Amino acid sequence: MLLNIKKLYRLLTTDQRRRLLRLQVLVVAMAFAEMASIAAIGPFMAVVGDMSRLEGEGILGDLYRLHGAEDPTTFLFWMGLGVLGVLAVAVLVSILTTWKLSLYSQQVGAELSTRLFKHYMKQNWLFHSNGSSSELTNKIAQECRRISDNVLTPLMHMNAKMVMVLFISLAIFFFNPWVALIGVALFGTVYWVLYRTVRRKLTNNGNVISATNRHRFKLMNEGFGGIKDTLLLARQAEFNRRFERSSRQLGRAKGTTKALSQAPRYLMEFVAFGAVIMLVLYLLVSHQGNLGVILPILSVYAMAGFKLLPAFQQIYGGLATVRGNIASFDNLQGDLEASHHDSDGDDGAQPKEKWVPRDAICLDNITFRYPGKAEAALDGINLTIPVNGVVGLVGASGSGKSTAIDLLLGLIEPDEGHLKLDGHPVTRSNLRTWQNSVGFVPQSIFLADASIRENIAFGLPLEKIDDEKVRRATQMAHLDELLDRLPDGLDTRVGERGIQLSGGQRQRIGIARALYDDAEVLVLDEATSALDGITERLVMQAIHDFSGKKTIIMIAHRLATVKPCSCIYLMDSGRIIDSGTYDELVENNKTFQRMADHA
Ligand SMILES: Nc1ncnc2c1ncn2[C@@H]1O[C@H](COP(=O)(O)OP(=O)(O)OP(=O)(O)O)[C@@H](O)[C@H]1O
Repeated sequence: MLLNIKKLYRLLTTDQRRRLLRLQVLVVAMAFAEMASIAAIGPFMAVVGDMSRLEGEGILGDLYRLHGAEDPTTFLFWMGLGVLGVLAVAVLVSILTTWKLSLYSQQVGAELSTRLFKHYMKQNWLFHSNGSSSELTNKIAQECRRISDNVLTPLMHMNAKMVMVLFISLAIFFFNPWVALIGVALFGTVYWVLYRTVRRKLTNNGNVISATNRHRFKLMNEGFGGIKDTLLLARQAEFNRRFERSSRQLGRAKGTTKALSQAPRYLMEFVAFGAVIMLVLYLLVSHQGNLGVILPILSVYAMAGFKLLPAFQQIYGGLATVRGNIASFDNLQGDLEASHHDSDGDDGAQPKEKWVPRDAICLDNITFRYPGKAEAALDGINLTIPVNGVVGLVGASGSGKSTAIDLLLGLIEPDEGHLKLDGHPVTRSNLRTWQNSVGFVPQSIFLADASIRENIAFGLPLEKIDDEKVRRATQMAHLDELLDRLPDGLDTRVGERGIQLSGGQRQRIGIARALYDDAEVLVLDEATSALDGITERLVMQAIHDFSGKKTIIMIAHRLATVKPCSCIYLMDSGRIIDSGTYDELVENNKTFQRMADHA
């Protein structure tokens, strides 16, 4: 656990470390204030127990004479007020320190989740296509909160309480070394034994919490994401059962961890009472029952105990909570370390200019393998797309069409060969400018739970949306008719995943989105495969309207869709096996003929 805490510290930014260091000043101030409040009670109780002390030598007597009070009771009254003043200052310093500590841990937690979010947003398409979005959501939402609430917050408070325990114990040590040693040894040992006993259980609970959280997020994602299938296949009971089981395990693990961190308090109160009784008896015997001597000593110990006991409990509780939740850090450590090395600079610093090809877009002898796969998804393909032409990409399922498109879009990098525009290779440094001229319409359009306007200008806040661009995009995508029928027009909200819209309407919103930035090159990945004949014709009409004005590359299963293309490339097992117009391919290529026969 210590190792993990060290690693967590190393992940803090320089500013976070500096803030932590500054907090230590407050922590020490709090320990001093608490110590002063304990020390202040002693002289006061000494005078209460024996007023004649004011007449004698020593600081109290000097103060009494200096004060010039008429009688000892008035002096005692002022002394009481003074003690209260010291206590009030101690309380204020403690409130301030606790507040700052809580604020710090929550802010660091929030910064860690922002850092993770940015890190995942920065990852390439391969990372996202091979991972699970519910896993990422769980890490950012749940695991980061566990780190801030159940690791950082208890650590910060433990840190403060440990310094306080140390200072108060030292003070008592100078007052009476035996009482200090016995007290610290007694409470320290009992808490340590308790902690050692429950340690393994806490670690297990931590792992159970991580696993069940992950599982619950996955089930929510699958259940709601595939709600249509869930309803039709009547799988609700199955989802409910699995969710319930995970929730029950989560509840039990969280509850046990909380109970294990809090329950010993009552046992410790019992031990503390026992210790106080033993102390009273010891003092009575050693001072022959002289209350005047016993009272101030007892009140100092009582006050110290009053401060120390909750501090011990908080250190133990903190330790137990951290132990029960450090698994969340194990879960995030790799990603947090990677995000630590991310540069913050590229936020919003993307080039705005476009690299519009004038002549042709080429995939030049490209080979690509997905990580961990021996077989090449693209095996030395050559493909030329003339500017303002309409090119189709066809082939059996798994032949590499989507991979070729991802490469064209710059979402993945080739292992060999180049993507070239007018003969110039696209590299990491100029990729953004190429992507600025491309619009992509995927097979299934993701619709955010927002207005049609926001969905067309995807990802932009309302104030940054250019209404003129939206209007032009809706016109080109033949969305006007739909918008005229909707009472709120562009402001109509579409549900999550756009369930209130038909497939064709969704597809046209997707096309409008691709056109919002006036893309010169349009890439469509089976954009019409899910549509009925009439809707498909409408969508295709919208697309073919751009013929001669924009470069269009489309993947299609239905050969009718690619019939008007000036060139069709036929793919098989990651290779381009033929190309030509529809008629040429029907005439010359047997595979294409078979595909046309089955179309
Ligand atoms: N993210 C991925 N990780 C690993 N392998 C992948 C990944 N995506 C695709 N593949 C593999 O690469 C090959 C080509 O897949 P691709 O999706 O490009 O084919 P496709 O022609 O578009 O198929 P379909 O028409 O079914 O969409 C397939 O063997 C597939 O299993």
